[in-house]
Amino acid sequence: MLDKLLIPALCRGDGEVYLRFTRKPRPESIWNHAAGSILVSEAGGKVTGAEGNPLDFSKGNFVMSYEKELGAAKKAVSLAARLSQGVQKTLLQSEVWTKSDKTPVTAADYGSQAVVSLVLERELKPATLSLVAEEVDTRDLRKKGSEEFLEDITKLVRDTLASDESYAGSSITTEDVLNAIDCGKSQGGSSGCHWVLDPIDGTRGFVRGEQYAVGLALLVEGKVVVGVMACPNLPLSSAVVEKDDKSCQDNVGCLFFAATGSGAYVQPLNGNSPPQEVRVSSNENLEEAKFLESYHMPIPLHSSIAKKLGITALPVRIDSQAKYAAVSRGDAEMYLRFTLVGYREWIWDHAAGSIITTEAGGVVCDAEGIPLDFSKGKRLDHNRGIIVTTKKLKPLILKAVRESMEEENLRV
Ligand SMILES: Nc1ncnc2c1ncn2[C@@H]1O[C@H](COP(=O)(O)O)[C@@H](OP(=O)(O)O)[C@H]1O
Ligand SMILES: [Mg+2]
Ligand SMILES: [Mg+2]
Ligand SMILES: [Mg+2]
Repeated sequence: MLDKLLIPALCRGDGEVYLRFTRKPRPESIWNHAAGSILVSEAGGKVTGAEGNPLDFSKGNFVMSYEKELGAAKKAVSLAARLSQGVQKTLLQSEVWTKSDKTPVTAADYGSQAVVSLVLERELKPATLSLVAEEVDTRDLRKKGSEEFLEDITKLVRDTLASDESYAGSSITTEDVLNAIDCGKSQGGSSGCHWVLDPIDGTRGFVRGEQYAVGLALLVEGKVVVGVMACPNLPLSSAVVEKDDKSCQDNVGCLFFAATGSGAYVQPLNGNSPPQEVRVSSNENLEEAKFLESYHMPIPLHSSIAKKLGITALPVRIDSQAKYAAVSRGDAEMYLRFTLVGYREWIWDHAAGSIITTEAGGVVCDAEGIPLDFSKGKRLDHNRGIIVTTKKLKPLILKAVRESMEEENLRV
């Protein structure tokens, strides 16, 4: 009620400023702002979000969907991507460490996590940062013999932050870096706000010099509301390009982002080109459809599903959540992810990708057609399989999945 009185008061010149920052990040309903904002602007005033952009009333029920958080996330992810690009160019096999779960990790994984943690903390002050991130274990970095590696990571973080005007001159010690990485120990869950980070997703691809992503998402009350993903090696044209197409391979580096109810966008990672909205493919002809899967493990079930659907092309194998980005841009119609029985997925492997795809008009669900549930902690709680596709193709794909699983005696 107070708002409705305050806005006319402002347009009459009774006051000079009306600030509205909510305690928790949440989108604003258009009906709370539509009438007031035209009154103020027609009276010569200005109504903007925290970033100075005018309010956008064209996106359904909400305006200003997490503008401040989206701005901070884009800055954090872009800087982390800058760090990773430098490391990938000079990475030696001897610099790839193996974690206790036998998966690889590099200075870029730790450095990227430290950068995102530090940038979010600074940009979103005084809010307390809750971060659920992949690289939680700094014990190896604190061990005797790791001093040089830790010093390398600290230098990477320091140089990366110094490359941004707003952080030039800030001093970063090895302890700051360790603390920033340790900050990613939150457990997530169904209440409050949690950032979800995969500092380098697709480390295997990163090490091979191929595709990888930096994925960051915001969970509010168990739902993903913001997602930002940098894909430094992804062509600006399409993820599905011939290996010998030089012009596409040279023009790479994408930053995808989405906020709930506001659509999904892509812009070049380098330079100042404006974002462009992305939409999933409208192709319904499965014979011409393209489908994506992980690089590292051929899954026979994927081929039988594709065959049943009449997809003639071979699967395109790409590391990381870049597969979600590719579906969101219409580069491919389907991404299938049936892992080994018993493997439970981490939320950071899917959070950013899933909101980018759904905001682009796509669907992300399990083999039963149920949307993914990010509210159960660090692991996804879902039935077997993840299907990423368009709304039109979803029923056909679910039918093919069901039949293929029955034929192979697999249980959902
Ligand atoms: N055996 C396995 N089955 C399924 N996913 C696995 C896996 N081993 C690792 N992963 C996860 O799969 C992610 C990579 O996905 P993709 O295969 O699509 O590139 C890895 O992310 P990181 O590279 O961030 O560790 C890791 O979390
Ligand atoms: Mg990993
Ligand atoms: Mg990952
Ligand atoms: Mg990772």
